[in-house]
Amino acid sequence: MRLIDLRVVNFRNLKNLNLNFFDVNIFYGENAQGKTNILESIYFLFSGKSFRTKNEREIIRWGEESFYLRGDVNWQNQNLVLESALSELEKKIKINQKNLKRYRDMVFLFPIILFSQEEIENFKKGPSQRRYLLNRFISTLSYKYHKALSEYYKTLYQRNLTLKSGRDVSVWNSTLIKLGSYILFQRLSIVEEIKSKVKEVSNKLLEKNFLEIEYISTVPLGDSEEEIAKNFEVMLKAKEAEEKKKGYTLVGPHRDDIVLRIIRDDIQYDLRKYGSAGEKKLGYIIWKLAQVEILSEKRKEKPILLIDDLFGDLDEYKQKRVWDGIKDFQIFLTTPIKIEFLRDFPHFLVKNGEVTLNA
Ligand SMILES: Nc1ncnc2c1ncn2[C@@H]1O[C@H](COP(=O)(O)OP(=O)(O)OP(=O)(O)O)[C@@H](O)[C@H]1O
Repeated sequence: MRLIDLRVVNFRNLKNLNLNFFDVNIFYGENAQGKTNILESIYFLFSGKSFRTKNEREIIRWGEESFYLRGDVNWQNQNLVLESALSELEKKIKINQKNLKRYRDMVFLFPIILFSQEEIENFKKGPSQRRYLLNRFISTLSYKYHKALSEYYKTLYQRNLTLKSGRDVSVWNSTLIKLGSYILFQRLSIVEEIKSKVKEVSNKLLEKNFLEIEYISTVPLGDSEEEIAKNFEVMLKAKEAEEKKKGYTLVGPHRDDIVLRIIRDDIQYDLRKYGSAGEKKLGYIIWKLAQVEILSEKRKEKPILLIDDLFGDLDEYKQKRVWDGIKDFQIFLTTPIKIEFLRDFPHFLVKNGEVTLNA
């Protein structure tokens, strides 16, 4: 997949931009000039949402009534025109001038991988954010997973309502177990793949294994979906009385977590609790690079990488190693200062929402 050009109108501090892109696109400039806003606009164009806010109206340029994005995209050997517009009243997403109703499905159509400070913060926050990041990644790999997840959450919502009302929930159990065990099994197999890619990437980058990943489940796990389903049923029974008291569902993939551990001298430490700022960034980058590799192997479409101000935090040796792992993708990278070894690639200077090429 390739983004050929982008028109941006009234998106945050970006008033009116027309940009033509290359394989590598570096946006540099002082703080608060609009570099991340450009990545956010590209992310919105491909996913129909922001990675920074759920309140999408805050994206509309202050004092304006709407924003508009348009991009020419090369996708599965055809040219597509993607458009997004948001006003106080409505949101419209179009592909080749046809309205897209289920824009939530865009995550499956257009593979983009975001590396951002916000994601690192989200990873530190809590299990729900970590589950969200894992779910988002698996959804880009599998439409079936994406659908199952949305069905699971609908069932969960109904089951919780029933629990709160004190009525019998058994009517929801078989659907919850069926969808939940599918989700769990998919998560486990992808986490296994991420683990082995993480080992490869760590060894390439640091000549040693740096990161361990563990999926922590409220349902005892098993080697097959059927086994997980059985365990899920047993757990629901065991928690029946407590669930009635609490009024919500206590077991299932919606309560699980994922833990990243760094390995120092053969001992594992929880990255969130004991990692230095540099180790957290490196751990995050390795975790993402593993996903980039899995996504490119599994999908026909090469993902686009959006990298927000993460490069500068690594020493030059690691920057170059990371670069080797990503240089074959179309890249949009922001940095406050020019990175010496990338000086020959196109640079866009971002100043007060205006963008100048090779300034
Ligand atoms: N709806 C909006 N309308 C106009 N300006 C906005 C809006 N939302 C945010 N901004 C402005 O956009 C600017 C931030 O841009 P952005 O986050 O892209 O900065 P940046 O260049 O990535 O900076 P940094 O290097 O600090 O991350 C800020 O000045 C902010 O006030």
